[in-house]
Amino acid sequence: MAVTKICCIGAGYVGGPTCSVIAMQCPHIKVTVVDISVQRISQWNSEKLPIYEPGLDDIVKKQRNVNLFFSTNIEESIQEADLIFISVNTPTKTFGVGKGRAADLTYVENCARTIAQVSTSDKIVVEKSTVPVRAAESILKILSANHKPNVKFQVLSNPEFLSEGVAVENLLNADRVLIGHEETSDGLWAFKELSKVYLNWIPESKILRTNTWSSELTKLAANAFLAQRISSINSMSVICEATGADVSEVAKGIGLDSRIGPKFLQASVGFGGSCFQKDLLNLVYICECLNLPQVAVYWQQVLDMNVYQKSRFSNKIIESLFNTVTGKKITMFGFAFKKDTGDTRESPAIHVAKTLLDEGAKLNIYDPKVEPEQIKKDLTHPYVTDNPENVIKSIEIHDNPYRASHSTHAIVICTEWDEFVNLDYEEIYKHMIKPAFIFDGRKILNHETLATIGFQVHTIGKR
Ligand SMILES: NC(=O)C1=CN([C@@H]2O[C@H](COP(=O)(O)OP(=O)(O)OC[C@H]3O[C@@H](n4cnc5c(N)ncnc54)[C@H](O)[C@@H]3O)[C@@H](O)[C@H]2O)C=CC1
Ligand SMILES: O=C(O)[C@H]1O[C@H](OP(=O)(O)OP(=O)(O)OC[C@H]2O[C@@H](n3ccc(=O)[nH]c3=O)[C@H](O)[C@@H]2O)[C@H](O)[C@@H](O)[C@@H]1O
Repeated sequence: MAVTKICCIGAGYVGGPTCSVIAMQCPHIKVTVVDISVQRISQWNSEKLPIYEPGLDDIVKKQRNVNLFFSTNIEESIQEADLIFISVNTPTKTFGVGKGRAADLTYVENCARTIAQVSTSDKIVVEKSTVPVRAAESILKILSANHKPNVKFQVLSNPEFLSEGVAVENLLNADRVLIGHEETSDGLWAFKELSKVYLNWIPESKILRTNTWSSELTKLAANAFLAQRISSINSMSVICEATGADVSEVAKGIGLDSRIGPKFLQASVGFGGSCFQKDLLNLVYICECLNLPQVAVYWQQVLDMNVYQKSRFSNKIIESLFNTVTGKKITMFGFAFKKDTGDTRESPAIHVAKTLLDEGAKLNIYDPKVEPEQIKKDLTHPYVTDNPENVIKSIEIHDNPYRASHSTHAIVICTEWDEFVNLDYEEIYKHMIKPAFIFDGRKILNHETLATIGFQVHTIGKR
């Protein structure tokens, strides 16, 4: 069998870009991305895609309705596919055993049940969602217990390592493609079939074959190591502020050691995004379930440091503004969790906004890609406030950074968008209330120039 039809369940930040790139690189394969969300599928079929990702619009426009399809007809798409990616969300559980820590596998399990119920031919089922170690075993058990006669399944683990904002680039030039399989001849066969898809553009040397459990754990480990680097450099930023050292200089100094390397050493307001926190919580929970408390505590500390960093930054804003922000107008530049995405999941900006709103501040928010409705939704969420009407009265969402900063006391940089670097800060300064403050949570601006203009500048990891 050669794979000619792929179904991807879950048209989100992973399913959409991944399948668009597969469709572009494999013109001989029909790729159908399905979702239970009618709205999301209709957005994928419209001019304005549901997610912003540089380079993605062009690929979708080129492949859509050629060999790339977005559909809500889940059953039909599963039935006709040889290979099925499960790319649904695996959020942190909000109820029951493991609440607040374990991964919620309801959506993955629902996919497995649907696949078992509707499949009338053999399928390779590929776990692309990030899952706890041994999740593939549960998927296989569900498939095996519910399938139609004479239908066989192979389950592979093929975690995704793309970063938002550079997803297309990451997918085209992946550092590695990891595929874990059952250690049987059928497992090896399934691995080869999936490899053949990737070999259309990924060199063979970059395809890494492991057993299923190593593959699942590698995904959690990779995110844990990346998050750990950020928490490590952020912990150094605290020492820098207390001593007069400069964290950028320290990061450069350690990053030049080829054993350490320069990436992921950017001290910041804290890491955000839908995965680092969720995957670390999941890892900590797995360690606890395996009765490995020392290991659990070790990884929990990466998360604790991130909470500390977000709080430190928010508190610094309040302290610097003479210990009160009540009634003061503060501009937030950036609301997304990083540049080049409109995604706000676990964005540190939400933490900063919540702290300032709790203290009675008024916020003018500008982000080039986040939809105003999303900002309102995030800031009126029950985790953020028990008084949503008051929040709506306290925020203004702007589509222009100059208007957003007009007549405000301070600017807080929460996202490292390139456009914030090149704004006319002299012009901005003229129209702000004095003393005018800038809190650079991303260390992207030229602080000396800003100070010369007259700004009171505060940043991370430097006095
Ligand atoms: N966002 C990212 O950059 C990365 C995410 N991941 C992992 O990939 C997985 C997906 O993440 P995202 O794409 O960000 O999630 P997402 O929330 O953007 O998309 C998931 C989609 O699955 C759909 N869905 C849920 N249950 C379904 C079902 N039974 N049938 C059909 N559709 C269903 C949802 O409606 C949603 O549109 C997660 O496990 C995540 O940890 C891995 C690498 C990168
Ligand atoms: O599993 C996932 O979801 C993905 O999680 C991260 O990707 P992503 O969250 O999209 O973005 P990152 O570039 O990792 O940034 C995460 C957060 O860390 C922050 N960050 C990053 C790097 C740095 O040096 N300092 C820093 O504060 C970013 O601003 C952002 O808030 C990983 O980088 C991907 O490999 C992984 O596939």
